[in-house]
Amino acid sequence: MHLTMIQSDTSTHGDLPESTERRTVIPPAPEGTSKRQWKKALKRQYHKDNKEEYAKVRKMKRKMAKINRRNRIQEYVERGEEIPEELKRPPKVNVDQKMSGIKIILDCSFDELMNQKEIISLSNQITRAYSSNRREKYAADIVVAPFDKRLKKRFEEDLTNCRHDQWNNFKFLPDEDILAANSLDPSKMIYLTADTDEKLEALEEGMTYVVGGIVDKNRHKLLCYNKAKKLGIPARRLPLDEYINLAGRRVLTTTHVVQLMLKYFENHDWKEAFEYVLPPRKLDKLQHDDTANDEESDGDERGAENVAQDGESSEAEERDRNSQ
Ligand SMILES: C[S@@+](CC[C@H](N)C(=O)[O-])C[C@H]1O[C@@H](n2cnc3c(N)ncnc32)[C@H](O)[C@@H]1O
Repeated sequence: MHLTMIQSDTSTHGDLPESTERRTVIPPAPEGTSKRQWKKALKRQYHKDNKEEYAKVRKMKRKMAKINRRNRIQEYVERGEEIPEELKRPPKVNVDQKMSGIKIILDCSFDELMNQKEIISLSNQITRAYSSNRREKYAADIVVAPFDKRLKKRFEEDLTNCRHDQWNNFKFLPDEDILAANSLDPSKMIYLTADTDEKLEALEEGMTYVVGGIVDKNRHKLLCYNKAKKLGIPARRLPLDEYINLAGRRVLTTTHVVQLMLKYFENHDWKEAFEYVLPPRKLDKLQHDDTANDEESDGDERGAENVAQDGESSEAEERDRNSQ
């Protein structure tokens, strides 16, 4: 697939530096491919072809953000004022971290129910879950399974910097659906879902909690509930309404659910965990906008590429943290 590029006369096109700004002449779509599909395929190809340029821009942005942050901190120091919380950064690795004693399975068997953008969003969420699992006071053994199809391709082709195969306390299991393989004891498992009235009272050591690894803007209602039922695994919802006033839907993102579980172990306190993890717009008592949906905040298509194992924390991570 080849794209013809024409130098653009504008200088405000996207994120690429001026030297690479181009206007695209779209070649005709092959027979049997809709214009929309063809445009999407070309866009993907364009991103692939310009991967290095994008990486340079991201690196530059991170560098600028770092300089800005340092300058702002310096201003506070010079004025002898307290540095605000949002400028402080928690250490990337928590040396005092303890294991929570729970296992979390991210059930990623829903590849065909997501579009490419949602697969990208899911991969970003997984990298954020990994960051939290390194940083928080308590960590869990996390398994991503089945790790195959487009999710695997995304990590192996686009997110090579992440070195996901070397992540601590994080396993990517190929091919098989470990839940369906019956290799686990269902009496020691709970499938988390917003689609049940039965609430989860507490998290317990020795248990395995399954979280749906899917970004679907809740198109597929009851998906995980039905899967749990089929597998004979008890389904439970998080006790959100029992502890907080929530604006919008009760369906949280996969990352937020993982983060909540990790935070819970600090004081076995759901309220504290919800208030720490959920973004303020979800907690706003006055805002009852039914369109407020966590998933919409996960559209950053490039965030995960910045989660290099020992590199700077990504902008997406920073944004995520700052919005919490
Ligand atoms: C974006 S949701 C997926 C929604 C999907 N339609 C489903 O059927 O679950 C991602 C996952 O986070 C977990 N989750 C989200 N909100 C939850 C809640 N309120 N209580 C328990 N688990 C929740 C579930 O495991 C869910 O599958």
